[in-house]
Formats: sequence, C-alpha cells, structure tokens
Amino acid sequence: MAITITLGPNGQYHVNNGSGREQEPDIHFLPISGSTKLRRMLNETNELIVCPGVYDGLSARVAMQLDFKAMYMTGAGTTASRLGMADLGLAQLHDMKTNAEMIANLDPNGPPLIADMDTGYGGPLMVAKSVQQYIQAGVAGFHIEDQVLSKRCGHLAGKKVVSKEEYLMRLRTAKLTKDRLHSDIVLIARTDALQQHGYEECIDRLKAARDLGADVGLLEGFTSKEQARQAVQDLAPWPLLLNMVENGAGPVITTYEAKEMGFRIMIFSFASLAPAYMGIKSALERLKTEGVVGTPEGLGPRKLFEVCGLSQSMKIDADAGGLAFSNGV
Ligand SMILES: C[C@](O)(C(=O)O)[C@H](CC(=O)O)C(=O)O
Repeated sequence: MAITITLGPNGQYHVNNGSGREQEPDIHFLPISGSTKLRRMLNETNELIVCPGVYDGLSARVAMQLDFKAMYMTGAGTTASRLGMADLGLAQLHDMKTNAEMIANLDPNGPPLIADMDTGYGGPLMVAKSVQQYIQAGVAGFHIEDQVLSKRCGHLAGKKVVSKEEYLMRLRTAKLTKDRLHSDIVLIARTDALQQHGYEECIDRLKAARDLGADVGLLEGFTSKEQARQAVQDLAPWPLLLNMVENGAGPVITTYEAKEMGFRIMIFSFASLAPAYMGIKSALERLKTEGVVGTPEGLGPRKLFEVCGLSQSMKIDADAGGLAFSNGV
C-alpha cells in the first residue's frame, strides 16, 4: 500500500494511506533547519539559488511573499537601516546577529537565510563567537572575508586585506566552530583581494579556503564577465557565489547569465535597499511639496500588516480560544 505524505500550507503534513481518506499523521515532523535546506539545494540540485538582499522584517516579508527560495541579509543594508550609517565596518556582531535572527525566524518553514558576517569581527575568539551566534540564530549560511577589521563595502575603492595566513585563520576558526557544534551551516569564503593583489591571488586564497573545508567561494568585485566566468572554471567543481551589485565595481550580470556561467548562488545586496530609498524619498518629497504622501488606493494598514503575517497572528489567537479578533480587525 502506498502512503503519500504531502506538505500543505503553514507547514502541516497530510497523510493519505491509499484509502483515499486523509488522516492526521501520528509521526511528527520538525521543520527542516535553514542550513539543511540550503545545503540540500546546493548538493542535490544544480539550480542557481537566487537570494534577494533584505535588510529588515518588511523587506524579508516581501521576499517571502514572492516565494523566493532563499534570502540574503546584507550587511550594508543592516548598517544603513539599523545604524543609519554607511557600510564602513560600523555594524558589530550584536547588530548583525540580532537582525539575522529576526529575519531567519519570521517563518520556521520559510526560505533559508544567508547572512553577511563581514570579517568575523575580530580574532579567532570573536570569529568563534560570531559563528556560534549565527548558528543559534538559525542562519543557514554566512560569508566571512579577508578585509581588515576597519573594512568597507566591497565595491568602494581603497580596500585593504589581511595576509593569507590571517584570512585562513578566520576560516579555520569558522570551520572548527561549526564542526564542534555539529552544525551544517554553510560556510562561504569571500575574498576582497582583487583590488590590492589581483586575480591570481584571489584564486590562490579561495583554493586554500576550499582545502580548509569552506563550502562555497565568493570573489568580490569582478571587473568583467570574462573574469567571473574564468573564476567558476578555475575553481570548479567548487560552488561559487556571485554578489551582484548594480552600479557597483563590475558589469551587470543577470541571473540567466550567472546560471549559464556556472555560479550556484547569487545575491543581490541592494535589491531592497535601493528601491526603498527611491520609494521613501519620492513619497516624502510629495509630502513636502503637496502636503500629502499620496499612498496608492488600497494600500492601507491592513494590506501592509497582511504582508507581515496579520492573518497568521489572528489565527494563533483564535486557535487558542482568544476573542481578540473575533469581530475582525
Ligand atoms: C555584500 C555586501 O557585503 C553587503 O553588505 O551586502 C556589500 C554590498 C555593498 O556594500 O556593495 C559588499 O559587497 O561589500
């Protein structure tokens, strides 16, 4: 007799034992962790995993509403939204971990979250602490880089990187920490050495990172499509992540081109931040000049709260016998 188990909306399983009647399963499934989901996507498919950059709860909710299969928490966006500052190494572990934890746990059955870990925020003890906190926060994967601690956005000039030995120490610490904690969090090794030392040094650093046990490589700031394609070939079959920053250091590469080049993960750091800036600015300009924001009809509080789980929250209350929303909202 064939038993079919299907995963329904809201993460509930339905069991059909062949009789045509659906039963409540007496086996209980735990939600699969984000790291396991991400790892399976990497190892069991050859898809390009497209991750829109998100930087707060609302941008993450929009990515989830549109059913993206994974998301990326941008450090630049986190720094801009939580600190109101530029991406110059000002966000610390607490800022990054708190933001990542909130986003990664919005929906336990939601898409896995890759989060920026910058330099790891210090020496081996800080890197170990950062990795442990990201694991506990439910982050699925993170990238750690070789810029000096007082780092800057990878698409600005004047970057400086630490020695290869120091970089490998960061990665070794990350790998040992995740192994010690029996975590399958995806470790992404990023190098920013292109500006200062050139392409060959990047490949050398990434090969060493791969040999240390990093799961994925990230060469930051490609200057041409040819270079991006070459890196995939030089490191194959090791999976590479492409960071697409439009109007950044390199050419615009679409998801279609990246897939054809052989990249496995693609993040769009500014996918939410840049449109948010444009949208907020034009609305506030209108307020200033016309005395009204001009929000399109239909976009009232209820609609916006719905994006943020209004119905699920009301259901939790009703399921518990609460009457707080029995007359609607
Ligand atoms: C990927 C990145 O680390 C980020 O924070 O999103 C940034 C993006 C940016 O500031 O352009 C980076 O590329 O350094």
